[in-house]
Amino acid sequence: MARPMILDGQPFVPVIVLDDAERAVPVAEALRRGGIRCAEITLRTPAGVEAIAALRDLPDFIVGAGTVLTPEDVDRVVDAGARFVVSPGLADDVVERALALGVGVVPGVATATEVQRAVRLGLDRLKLFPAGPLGGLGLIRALAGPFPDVRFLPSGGVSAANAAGYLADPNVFAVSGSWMATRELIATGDVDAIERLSREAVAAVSP
Ligand SMILES: O=C(O)C(=O)C[C@H](O)[C@H](O)COP(=O)(O)O
Repeated sequence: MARPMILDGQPFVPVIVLDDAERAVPVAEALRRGGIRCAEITLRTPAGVEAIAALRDLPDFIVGAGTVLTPEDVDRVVDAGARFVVSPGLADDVVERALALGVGVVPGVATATEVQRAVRLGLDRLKLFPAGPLGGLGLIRALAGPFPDVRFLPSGGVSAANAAGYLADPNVFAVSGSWMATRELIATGDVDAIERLSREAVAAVSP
C-alpha cells in the first residue's frame, strides 16, 4: 500500500527547462489550462531556482524541482518553494535531506540494485530514467516481480504516443517528460501549443 505523496492525482509531470525565469508563469498557466497541475522545473539552467520561486504561489499548481543532485540543491529549491524534488539518479544524501525537510522525493533508478537501495531508504515511488532506452514497460514489468509495492515515474523518451500505455500499468504512478512543453516551445513563447499538447495528453488517459 503506497503512502500518500504530493504527486497523488497528477498523472503527468512535465519536465520544464527554462532559459528565462520570466517564462515560468505563462508556461505553468498554459499547462494548467490544458489540465496539468504540476511541473518539475529543472536545475539544468541557472534560471531554475528563480522559476520555482515564481511559481510557488500559483494557485492550484504544484511546483517541484528536477535535476536535484546534492543536499545543497535540496535546500535551495525547498527555500524557493519546491514541494517535491526529482533526481536523475539515486543519491542517499539527497533523499535523506528531502525526507528530513518533509518534501516529496522521487530519485531516479535504472537497475534492481538501485530499486533495492531506494526501498531501504524508505521510498516506494521512484523515477525510472531513462525509461525508453532502458526497456520501458518491459523493465517495469520485470522490476514489479521482486518489488510489487514500488511504483514508477517513467521519464526519458515518454511521448504522446506511449504515455497512455505506461499509465495503464499498475506499477506506474505517473509519467514525466518534456514533450508537452519543449524547450523550443518555451523559448518561442508558444503557450497555445503547450496548452494543446497538455490537453491532448490528459484526454488520452481520461475515461
Ligand atoms: O533533468 C532531469 O533531471 C532528468 O532527469 C531528465 C528528464 O526527466 C528527462 O530528460 C526527460 O526526458 P524527455 O521527456 O525525453 O526530454
